[in-house]
Amino acid sequence: MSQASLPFEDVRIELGERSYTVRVGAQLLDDPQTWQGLPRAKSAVIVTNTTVGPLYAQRLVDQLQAHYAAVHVVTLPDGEAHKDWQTLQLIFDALLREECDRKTVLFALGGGVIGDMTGFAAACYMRGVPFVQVPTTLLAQVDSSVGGKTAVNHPLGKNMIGSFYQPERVVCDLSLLASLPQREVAAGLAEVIKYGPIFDTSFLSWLDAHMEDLVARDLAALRHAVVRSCQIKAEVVGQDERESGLRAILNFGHTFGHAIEAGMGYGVWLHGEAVGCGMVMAAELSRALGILEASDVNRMRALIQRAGLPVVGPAWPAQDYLRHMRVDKKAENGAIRFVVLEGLGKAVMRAADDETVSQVLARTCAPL
Ligand SMILES: NC(=O)c1ccc[n+]([C@@H]2O[C@H](COP(=O)([O-])OP(=O)(O)OC[C@H]3O[C@@H](n4cnc5c(N)ncnc54)[C@H](O)[C@@H]3O)[C@@H](O)[C@H]2O)c1
Ligand SMILES: O=C(O)C(=O)C[C@@H](O)[C@H](O)[C@H](O)COP(=O)(O)O
Ligand SMILES: [Zn+2]
Repeated sequence: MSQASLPFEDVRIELGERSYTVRVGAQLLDDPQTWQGLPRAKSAVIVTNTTVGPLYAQRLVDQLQAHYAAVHVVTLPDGEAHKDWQTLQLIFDALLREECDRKTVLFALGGGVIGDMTGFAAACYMRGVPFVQVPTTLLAQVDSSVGGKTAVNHPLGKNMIGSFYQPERVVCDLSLLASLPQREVAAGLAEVIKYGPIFDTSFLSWLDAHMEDLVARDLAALRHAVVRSCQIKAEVVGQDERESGLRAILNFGHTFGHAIEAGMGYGVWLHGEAVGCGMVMAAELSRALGILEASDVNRMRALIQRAGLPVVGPAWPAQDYLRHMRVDKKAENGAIRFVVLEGLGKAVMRAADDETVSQVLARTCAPL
């Protein structure tokens, strides 16, 4: 399908007065219609990084100049290793230097790292200014730009300092994914795959049938994957915005995955790679707990592999994994709580003893 003939679709995130729309389509960035009805203000600030800025920032500036008297661009260093306090401070430095007020609108132009940090800066600056998500990675379009989790990392744990803060709108321009390295496409597919086993077995079957189309970035397939992912996330977040219960299912694969990211050093494994491998581990744990069939674990492992993701974890002693996982945000009274599968399509929370987890790690990690 040509880009011009691909109509956009809107997904609504229903959160009362914090509701907003996710628009998914091709060639949205240069379309003035995309930017109608933005919050009014004297100035806008685009937060981006050294990779995405040179590719797309001027095109966004050109659109926003029709709406704001001043449009500034803040360019951060690229990479998960920079998702920290020091880099966050660069955003505040620029906002104050440009005399931004509490109506100034921030635009996050980049992947999940830029989105999470811009959202957190927006939540904090003058105790809250509006922000818009313009996600430029597949991962950010299907997951991180939606739902209002914002954060920076701590050396001892992923996303440990942050807030819940919803954007004004999300603009997912599929055309921007053309410049994404293939490794980043695979990373995004990890979060797409996640929605099948936790929520929607029909979507899982669709992914089984269309994985090669997604890897090849077929636009119609990508649009369906982004729209369905955002619909599922909208359904979950709409019921449990601040993760008091249901929302934890979106963390499937993340307890193991975050341990890999922090343990390897942020950026060595991409977030999506760690989640892909973490989902294999969580599926194996589900089997060890007697609530998932071996054939379902194998089906998931095969799909994750077809996306181009790793399915074997780093060769660490189980104690190293357990140490990282004890600081997981879902832990309660020192006990790690895992998202596991009670059959495909239904995710539940379960504690597991260290011995069972160690056996699962022995089966799913490279030999020591
Ligand atoms: N808030 C949430 O709900 C949520 C959900 C999932 C992930 N996350 C977070 O998102 C982060 C991962 O996001 P990510 O995978 O987008 O990584 P990322 O933001 O680091 O982007 C990946 C790489 O692609 C580059 N890039 C981005 N867009 C590009 C484009 N169009 N063309 C070429 N290069 C491009 C970036 O500069 C970067 O080098 C992690 O920090 C993770 O914790 C948050
Ligand atoms: O939106 C959510 O809720 C998620 O858990 C989505 C995850 O993909 C994402 O990586 C999130 O940032 C992890 O959240 P955390 O609370 O474990 O840091
Ligand atoms: Zn994630």
